[in-house]
Amino acid sequence: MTLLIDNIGELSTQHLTEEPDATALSARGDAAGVLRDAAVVLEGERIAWVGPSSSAPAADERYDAAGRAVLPGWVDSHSHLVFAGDRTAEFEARMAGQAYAAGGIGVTMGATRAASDDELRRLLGARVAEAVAGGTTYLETKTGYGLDVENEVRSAVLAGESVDEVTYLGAHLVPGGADAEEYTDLVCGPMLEAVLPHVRWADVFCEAGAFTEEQSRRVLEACRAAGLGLRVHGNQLGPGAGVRLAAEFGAASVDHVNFLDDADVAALAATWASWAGPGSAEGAGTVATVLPACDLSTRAPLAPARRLLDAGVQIAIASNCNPGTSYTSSVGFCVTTAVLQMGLSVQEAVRAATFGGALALRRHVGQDADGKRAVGSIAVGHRADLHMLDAPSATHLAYRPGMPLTHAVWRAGRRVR
Ligand SMILES: N=CN[C@@H](CCC(=O)O)C(=O)O
Ligand SMILES: [Zn+2]
Repeated sequence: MTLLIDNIGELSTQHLTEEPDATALSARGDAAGVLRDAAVVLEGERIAWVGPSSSAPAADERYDAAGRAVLPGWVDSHSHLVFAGDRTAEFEARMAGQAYAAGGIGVTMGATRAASDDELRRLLGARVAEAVAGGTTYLETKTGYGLDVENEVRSAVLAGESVDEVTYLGAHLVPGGADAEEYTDLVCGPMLEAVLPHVRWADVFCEAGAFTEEQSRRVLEACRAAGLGLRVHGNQLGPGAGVRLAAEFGAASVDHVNFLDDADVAALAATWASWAGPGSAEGAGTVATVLPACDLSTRAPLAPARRLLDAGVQIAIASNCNPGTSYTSSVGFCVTTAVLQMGLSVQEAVRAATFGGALALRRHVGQDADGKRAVGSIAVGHRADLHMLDAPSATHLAYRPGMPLTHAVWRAGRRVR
């Protein structure tokens, strides 16, 4: 089955490669990777054709975009969707002036452990549906509210039923009453071994009140030795070792990055020095993932996205949807905030929330070892993940903040909204 979507007013492909066709396409656009009066053909789960509407091939079915804008679906590279319970009271206290602290994770751990599999599955499914309704088509989520072997494995298995990428975050918090060193041994040993078949990534919350630099290093070493890709929660609550560790370990991403000094920015920039560019699987460095909704919800200084980009660091924008610091899966809201408050252009923010997320998950190029298609950009052979706006251009995301602009969504070629 093929589907032609034509009369696209603005197609933001986020795709710039050395392929002759793609180069010609972007040359016809008026900004990097942007085409006017464009069309796309979907064939099953893949994109089969991209080009001017006037020369689009015939297809089994046709959808008239009527001048609307189309972007790649959002790639949400950082979320914590497997949880039960509620932290409204903590949020209210924060809005009354209390600072965020890692300890709140323990409240969610208790509620999550107490929930049945079916209840967690239902909650997770509802959260994924909300995200997709807002244009998200590729999702990472983390464990990290189980914090014992049984519940970390359960979280990973449930996550794998609903999202595209699963990250092991046993190192989220030392559970109340546990000894930090002994718990770190568990995270690096039996817990890792049990969760390993169900995850692709490992993450560590390297921060005061969570895991020290030394403990984080142990977690990263053990998880790397086990063959997992690495991610780090770093420099969220204050200056610290997270960014440095992420760069040293070749992590795919370091997330939050609110408190950076010049050496942190330089360390991240250095990881990109030998990257061959967007079409290349080799040499990608550590993506700095900014989480604008979290920054607002914790009243933290906004992550320096502009400074990072200007220094040559690849950035991603993600929702960080979780009950403590960012209870929203709206990547659109994050993009809007990044434009209005972080000094990014619309195209920079859209790129960070699509191609940038894919880069942070190492899914920016296709046909990985495990056979997955590229996501986060619109090009032949990539996964057919499209987000159509009820607006003529992506600029409306920032120009009309808070408006429900998602008109239609295709996820792996299937219309899901
Ligand atoms: N900072 C660490 N983890 C989450 C918050 C988890 C929570 O408070 O429940 C985050 O990314 O913000
Ligand atoms: Zn997080």
